[in-house]
Amino acid sequence: MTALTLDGVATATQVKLELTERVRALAALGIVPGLGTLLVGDDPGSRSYVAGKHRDCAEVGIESIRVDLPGSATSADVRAAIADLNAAREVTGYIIQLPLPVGHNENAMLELMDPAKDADGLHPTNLGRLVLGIEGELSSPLPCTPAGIVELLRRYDVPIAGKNVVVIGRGLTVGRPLGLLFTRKGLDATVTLTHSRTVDLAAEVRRADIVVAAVGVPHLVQADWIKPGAAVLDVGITRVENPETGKGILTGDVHPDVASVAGYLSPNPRGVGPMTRAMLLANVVKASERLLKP
Ligand SMILES: Nc1nc2c(c(=O)[nH]1)N[C@@H](CN(C=O)c1ccc(C(=O)N[C@@H](CCC(=O)O)C(=O)O)cc1)CN2
Repeated sequence: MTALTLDGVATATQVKLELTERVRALAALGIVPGLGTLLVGDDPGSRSYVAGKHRDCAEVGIESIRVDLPGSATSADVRAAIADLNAAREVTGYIIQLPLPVGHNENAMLELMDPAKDADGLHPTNLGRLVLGIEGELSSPLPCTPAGIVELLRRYDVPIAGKNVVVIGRGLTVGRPLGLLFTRKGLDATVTLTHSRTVDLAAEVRRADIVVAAVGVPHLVQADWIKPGAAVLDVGITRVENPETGKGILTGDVHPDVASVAGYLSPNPRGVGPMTRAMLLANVVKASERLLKP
């Protein structure tokens, strides 16, 4: 058996087509969504993710506004940039690219954002609304990677309700909010959120119908950990140097042999990453559509 590929590129392309229509409908009403990005420092990965976000916006017709601060920026500089983004009329939603360079308090910065402009769903108010289970088509934004994972599973008709989900990793952008999302009414999964102090990770994963690996440990998840037919989502990504060529290869958290046991497998790259990007656009569009609600 070979797992069915959960193709993030094809699915994200479809989502972006649907969003393009919604952006056109907003434009006809005189509403132009605008995504702001705040990047601090010159980490090459973060630079490339931010550049991708601006390309995605152009593709669906969303305006985008870029604020880049040097690595030498002080926390006062970052706070001032956040205040400007909160005030900017053309910015209908924005993100702070994470991680911030060492020395900045990420939680404190996220808390300074206007929650109505939080395009990442990471402001405490929006995470709190996720905890409270406040729902509805135009409800507050969901963190992009968790939303992308659920959307990918939905579009491939992978059953979620009543299933055992094991999430590996409890980080702010993926594991922690994903556990909350999967246990929401309507999704109704049973979630085990594992982390570095989990005693027997392999045993936890063996019970899972859906496995999400988001730790950045190359090939951590082995084929003999996987229940036959399970859905496996590979989120963590690490650049590993090929000793022969000296070139970096992007390597996921899931061993390639898992494909021979799983029922569904998201590749990495080209799986969850493109869905993360598409969900950011969806959050921006939804925020503008919310303005039309009485
Ligand atoms: N403010 C945020 N910061 C970060 C988030 C986030 O959702 N909000 N998530 C990640 C980075 N990220 C978006 O910001 C992101 C990561 C990966 C991809 C992606 O499409 N990856 C490609 C491969 C990319 C490559 O070639 O290096 C793939 O999976 O195919 C998109 C977005 C941390 N920070």
